[in-house]
Amino acid sequence: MQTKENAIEVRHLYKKFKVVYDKPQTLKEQIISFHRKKAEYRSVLEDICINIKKGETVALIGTNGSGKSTLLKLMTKILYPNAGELKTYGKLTSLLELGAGFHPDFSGRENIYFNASIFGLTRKEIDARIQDIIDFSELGDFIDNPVRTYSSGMYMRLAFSVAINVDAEILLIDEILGVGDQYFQDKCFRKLEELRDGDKTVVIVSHSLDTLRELCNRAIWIYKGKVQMDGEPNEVIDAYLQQVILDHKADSKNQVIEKKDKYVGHMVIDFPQNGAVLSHNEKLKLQGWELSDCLHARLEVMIDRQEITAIDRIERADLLIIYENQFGGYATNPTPGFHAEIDVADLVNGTHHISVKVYDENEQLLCMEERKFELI
Ligand SMILES: Nc1ncnc2c1ncn2[C@@H]1O[C@H](COP(=O)(O)OP(=O)(O)OP(=O)(O)O)[C@@H](O)[C@H]1O
Repeated sequence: MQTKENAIEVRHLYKKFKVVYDKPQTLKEQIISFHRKKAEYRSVLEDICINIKKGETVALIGTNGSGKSTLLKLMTKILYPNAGELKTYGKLTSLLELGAGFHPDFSGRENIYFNASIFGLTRKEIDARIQDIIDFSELGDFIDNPVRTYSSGMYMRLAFSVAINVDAEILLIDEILGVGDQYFQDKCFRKLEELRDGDKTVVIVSHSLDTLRELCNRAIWIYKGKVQMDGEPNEVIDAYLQQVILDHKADSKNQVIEKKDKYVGHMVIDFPQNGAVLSHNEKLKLQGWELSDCLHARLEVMIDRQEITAIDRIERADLLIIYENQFGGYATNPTPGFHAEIDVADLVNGTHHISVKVYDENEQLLCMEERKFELI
């Protein structure tokens, strides 16, 4: 049922794409492909339900391949859903693929007429505003050159200028905020702010999250084909970023489990300091930590040639936070710290060596540190 203020209504929308395999080259591949079941489909959007009200400026966010552009294309009717309904109310224009809709051999000026007339503007109406469009695009004399000679930035400037001048009530924009030079980006941003503050409905797909925080009054996060969150942009973007970190960790971990053969590690002995002096009736306190991207790393502590096995492992939440970027999901060891109180009563007076080494699961040395101490 149409609600009067809705500009876009998406009801139980499903979209899937056929998975295309390379053509079989060899007889073996032909036989395998012959036996393959019917065409396979990949589901991109599942049961999407969204109402976008007139006048809203909405960000669509999500990781690469999450279906944001697909949803915009469905709104534009470049694509059609496999199930569900999508309705738009009002004149709609979209900036999707750069320069789509431009004829490469026509000049910029001819393309303005061509494009604007598609949006229902009469020749007279276009005449009245063509100078505004050209001025906004800043193409100057280039406006009379064929658009095939334009750079991608010039294409974008022309496309944006046309799109904001065809009296559309709904503007769909895909990743335009990152194209073109900074000056033009700022200009687009200010224009979009104007549109937001007017009564236009704008839907923007972008990875420029800070811009979206400033520009939009609503954000919708698409995750694994579904609407994961819909609401105030800062809240939605923060939750999205949190999930990106978690997913990155899980990916990294899988990579380690699956096929990693070269590891990196880091290890620090906090104390004793080099040259520490102690007597026979004292215990030698050893403390430090090690982190690596190897799931089954082994710590080895030696005093001279004697291995010390009574080592306590301790939690170091601070390290997992500090080294998150470096080790991401690899640093799965919840107890990267180590601690021991070592009896030195049986050692002779003089200089002794402590060495701490970390080995990966292939017994390759990942990192090591050494200390000397004096026993008196
Ligand atoms: N015409 C198509 N045929 C087959 N698969 C497609 C088609 N269009 C998109 N896809 C697939 O659908 C998924 C979603 O693509 P889409 O471009 O909508 O993602 P996106 O969220 O916009 O990603 P990005 O942030 O990288 O632009 C991707 O896996 C993509 O490969």
